Amino acid sequence: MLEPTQEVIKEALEKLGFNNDMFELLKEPALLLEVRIPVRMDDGSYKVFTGYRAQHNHAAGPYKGGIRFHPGVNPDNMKELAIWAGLKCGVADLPFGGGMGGVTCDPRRLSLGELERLSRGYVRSISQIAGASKDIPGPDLFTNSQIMAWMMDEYSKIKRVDSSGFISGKPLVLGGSEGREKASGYGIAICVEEAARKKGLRMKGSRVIIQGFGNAGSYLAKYMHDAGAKVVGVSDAYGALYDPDGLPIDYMLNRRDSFGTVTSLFEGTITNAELLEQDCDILVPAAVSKQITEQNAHNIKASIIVEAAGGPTTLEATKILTDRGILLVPDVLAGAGGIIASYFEWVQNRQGMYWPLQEAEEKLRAKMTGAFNTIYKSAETRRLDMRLAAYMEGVRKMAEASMYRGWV
Ligand SMILES: NC(=O)c1ccc[n+]([C@@H]2O[C@H](COP(=O)([O-])OP(=O)(O)OC[C@H]3O[C@@H](n4cnc5c(N)ncnc54)[C@H](O)[C@@H]3O)[C@@H](O)[C@H]2O)c1
Repeated sequence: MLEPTQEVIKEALEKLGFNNDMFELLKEPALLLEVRIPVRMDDGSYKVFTGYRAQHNHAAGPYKGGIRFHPGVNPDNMKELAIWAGLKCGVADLPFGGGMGGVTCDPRRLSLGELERLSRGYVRSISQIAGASKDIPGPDLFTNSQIMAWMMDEYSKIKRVDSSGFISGKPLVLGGSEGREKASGYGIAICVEEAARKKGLRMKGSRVIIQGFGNAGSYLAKYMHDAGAKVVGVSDAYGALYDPDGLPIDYMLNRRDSFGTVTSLFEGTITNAELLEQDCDILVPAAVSKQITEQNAHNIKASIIVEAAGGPTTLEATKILTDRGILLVPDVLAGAGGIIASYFEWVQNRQGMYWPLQEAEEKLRAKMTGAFNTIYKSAETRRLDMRLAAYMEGVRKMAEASMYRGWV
């Protein structure tokens, strides 16, 4: 599962002039902790959950990355997500290394009390390796600000000290940052705008297809709609909708369910595979991995693809798309908004001074556009695709820091 990511890391390190020892150091996380978490269930029985924390490389600063509560959490995806978090930190020039944690569970089947006990149990299990100067977790799939609050409280009890800087994504009254919840989606939207600008496309009237209508996809659909773009295609896990005249986004936003299901509201759906090949200017895969492959890459009509989901395009497809002149903004860049906002929260916790929403958004926009333009320019100058250029930026700092420390 790690192979495609490792392949690009290897190429990026070679292009930067590092030898194979550096690749050996960075190709896997430095640590993968697996823990067993006993939780008392509401009926009095006990259930033991399995949790993880992966830490990639901390040469440039403490680890930073989300906590996911999901049935699909396993050691392999924890490792991959920790590496991606590290790459995002490098891309955005943050003083962090990558981390990722999670518990294999279905939080939709847990009561609030069970969820709280699981959250606190997870923190007790990883508390030795976490902390504001060691490893700073944050929210991810199926975790939210309430879960972050329980975790921060548990950590504070264990350490007997105020620990707001231990975790990000907290409620505002506990040291959260303005704009944190929308930051991931906002970061993707900024990348769409920047990519459109490079291609000479105006947002107004541009035709956009978004695969997935969950948190990421629906936020983006609203943002694009408000910016005057025409959202012509949208999908969920059950099918897809396409209308060249534009879809009724406000209606869909009001009626989608909490899992991002929206196609059940309409008749005449098409498949997800068909949607990806429909006519449009901008395609945003915002659902699951491996959607654009060598099978369909030749048939994509968009001139811009922005990877909102993690790993939606295979490496073979990336090559085909690049050869066809399609601008592909990679996931480690487009998905960096959340980790940047988490960094801002950590900075404010350390300073004890909090920024208003406008300031937080301006700082996020500056970081995202800066990262986008650095990588775009590097790709152009070196004649690389943006994925390789982003990986070069992503590994540069951790590799240099590891070298200065004398690790390899
Ligand atoms: N939530 C965010 O702000 C955010 C930010 C950046 C990146 N992402 C990434 O975007 C992706 C989606 O995240 P989310 O938070 O929106 O998830 P979500 O669970 O809220 O929504 C997922 C959406 O994808 C659809 N979907 C599920 N399986 C599908 C399939 N096989 N084919 C097509 N559609 C399918 C679902 O029906 C739903 O509409 C993930 O890869 C995530 O890591 C999310």
